[in-house]
Amino acid sequence: MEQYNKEQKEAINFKGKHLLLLAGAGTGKTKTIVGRAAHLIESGVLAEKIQILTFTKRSASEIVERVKAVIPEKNAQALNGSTFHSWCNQLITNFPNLFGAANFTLIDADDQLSLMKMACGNKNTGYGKVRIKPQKILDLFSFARNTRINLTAAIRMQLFKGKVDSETDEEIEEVRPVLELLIREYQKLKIEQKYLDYDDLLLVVGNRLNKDEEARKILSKAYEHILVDEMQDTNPLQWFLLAPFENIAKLFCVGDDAQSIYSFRGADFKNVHSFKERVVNSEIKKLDKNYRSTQEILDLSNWLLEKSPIIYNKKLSSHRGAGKKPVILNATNQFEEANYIAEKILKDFRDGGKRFSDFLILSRSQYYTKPLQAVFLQKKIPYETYGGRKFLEAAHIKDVVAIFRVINNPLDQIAWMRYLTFVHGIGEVRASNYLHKILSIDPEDITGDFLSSIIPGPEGEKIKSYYDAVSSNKHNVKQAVSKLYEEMEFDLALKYPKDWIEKRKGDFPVLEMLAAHYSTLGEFITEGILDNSTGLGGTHMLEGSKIKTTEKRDHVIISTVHSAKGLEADVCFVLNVSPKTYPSSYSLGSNEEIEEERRVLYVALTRAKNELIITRTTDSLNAYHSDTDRVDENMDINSAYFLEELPENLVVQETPQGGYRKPRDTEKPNNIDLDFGFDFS
Ligand SMILES: Nc1ncnc2c1ncn2[C@@H]1O[C@H](COP(=O)(O)OP(=O)(O)OP(=O)(O)O)[C@@H](O)[C@H]1O
Repeated sequence: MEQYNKEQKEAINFKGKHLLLLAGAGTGKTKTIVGRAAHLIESGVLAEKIQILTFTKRSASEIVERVKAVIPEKNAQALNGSTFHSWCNQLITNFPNLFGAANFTLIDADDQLSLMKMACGNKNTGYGKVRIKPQKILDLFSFARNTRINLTAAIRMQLFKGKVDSETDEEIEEVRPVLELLIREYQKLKIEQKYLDYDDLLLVVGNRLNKDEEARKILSKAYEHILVDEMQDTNPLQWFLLAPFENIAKLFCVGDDAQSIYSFRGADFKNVHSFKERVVNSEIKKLDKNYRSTQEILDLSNWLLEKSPIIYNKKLSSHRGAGKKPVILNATNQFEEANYIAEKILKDFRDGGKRFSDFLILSRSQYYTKPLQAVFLQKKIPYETYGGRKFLEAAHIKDVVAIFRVINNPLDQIAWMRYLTFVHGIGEVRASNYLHKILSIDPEDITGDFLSSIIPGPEGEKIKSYYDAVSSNKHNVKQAVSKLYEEMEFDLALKYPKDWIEKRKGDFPVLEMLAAHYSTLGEFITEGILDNSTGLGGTHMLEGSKIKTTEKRDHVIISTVHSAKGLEADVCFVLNVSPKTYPSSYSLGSNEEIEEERRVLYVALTRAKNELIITRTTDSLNAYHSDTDRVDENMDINSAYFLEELPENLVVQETPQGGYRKPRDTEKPNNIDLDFGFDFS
């Protein structure tokens, strides 16, 4: 039976229209969302009319599973939890006429880049005049769409660091028309080939709902309650999407301004502060007791936030009371750090009655954790990784998915090129010639036979066999994957000789498992692309509400801080809290960036329930302290290291060998006592 305190109960039973629950880390925001959904269903709201929106599919499915655990299965069966993107994708699929995007293919970041490169290669756009990397143009476009600012403002912020002066104005006026042409060209290519990028998903739905009364009417029948987690990280585009729901449903949002860590995607934590002004008929409630961590962990977290020039008004106090002081581990290098962590985990597992899942390891980047993963493999500590590259973005998976894509959308030129050039012997030029022929006929007439008729020899036979494997199993996606894999296996092994057996081959049973949950090719391609990830170290982890793992393995989680939102664990290691990492040396451009970095660290620290171990390398500390360049006219920014002024009493310092203190020595040096060590007689 779930326990709720008075404030949580008030939120759960909220009778008004819209609510924002603004509360600190570990105060039970997520728990309250679970309680709210369960309460609504118990009071007669149909589960399918409740939409839960979260930042990762993992947390969406966790919330849904928790609701199902307290409500009779049949009543909660249709409860839907998803990310904003995945929700929009479902809406587009479920209402093909309303949104007019049936048969569109969702493209990922790599494909977007290919398309933007094509746009830049087009002579009419005058790309040569600007010399801005295609990826940068995409980032700028996406930033502008997510923050809903105009092109001039986006150029100013992204390319000129927000500078306002006449020289900058002139330069902006020079690049703006070229960027406009390039973005228009990119958009045109997308429309011609029936592609949607990630931002389009939200825009297609948001535009329709904001402009079209009938669309709002239709969706008002489909939804009564929208429950949003991590509201502090929603950006203006997501607000734009939610705005029409103010009138057709009730919004129940939870958030913590001190945990906002997505400004690079256009989120602005100050948004939650204006909730009441923006959302008519809304109220704000607060929760202030932390149920997760012991007071010592909160003291350190509170201290970090108090050092910020931003006033968060958030001093967390622990419902659970006192516990152990956080530890700072000063290691000489990464392997020492990794071995210390592995040994502690093994010891606690052996002697302390802990499970592997009681440990959470947090890092700024997945890359930094490679030595740790190596040590875990060697010592046979099971682990999963969260964050990093997505499953369907791996090259070998994309090779296979390309064939699904062309069958789902024959205008998908990026996928055609990947498919054709996959076959040994077909280069880009030959592939473009074939593509030209393919696109010149009615898409309905494209078949395996047609392909082998235009592509001579064994290459054509291969292309046909791949095509037929999928097209003859269109209605059984799992079977299509296994048949196609049978056909492609040999060539895949040839293409990736280095790590085929050890790494890539093992992904195909997972792909089949994933495919089994989708009834159409289109759904498989888009849903799968949105948010699935794989575990390193030979184990696989698929995030996603569609995947049900019957067997829950006991493993340590190694996560990036950004993917650790909402997670908690008995023992947390926060890696490499060293100078130049917190804040990251890439983020020293402005105080806003530094403050976002502070919140990243704050999120990491507040994941721990009982033990918090912060690691750092002594080399980086020494370098920091001997670096006199740091003290320059921009003192404020360059001298930032979050733990620089950490009060001694908040933590215990350790080295991997034991205590941090120097070994005890005599007060005064003795005279050296040297003798020959043998007898001269
Ligand atoms: N009333 C309560 N009684 C007992 N435990 C509670 C209560 N409320 C919350 N908890 C526990 O506190 C922990 C934190 O809760 P939850 O994850 O919901 O917080 P949160 O506010 O979403 O945290 P964060 O924003 O830091 O991710 C969980 O282990 C939860 O079970």
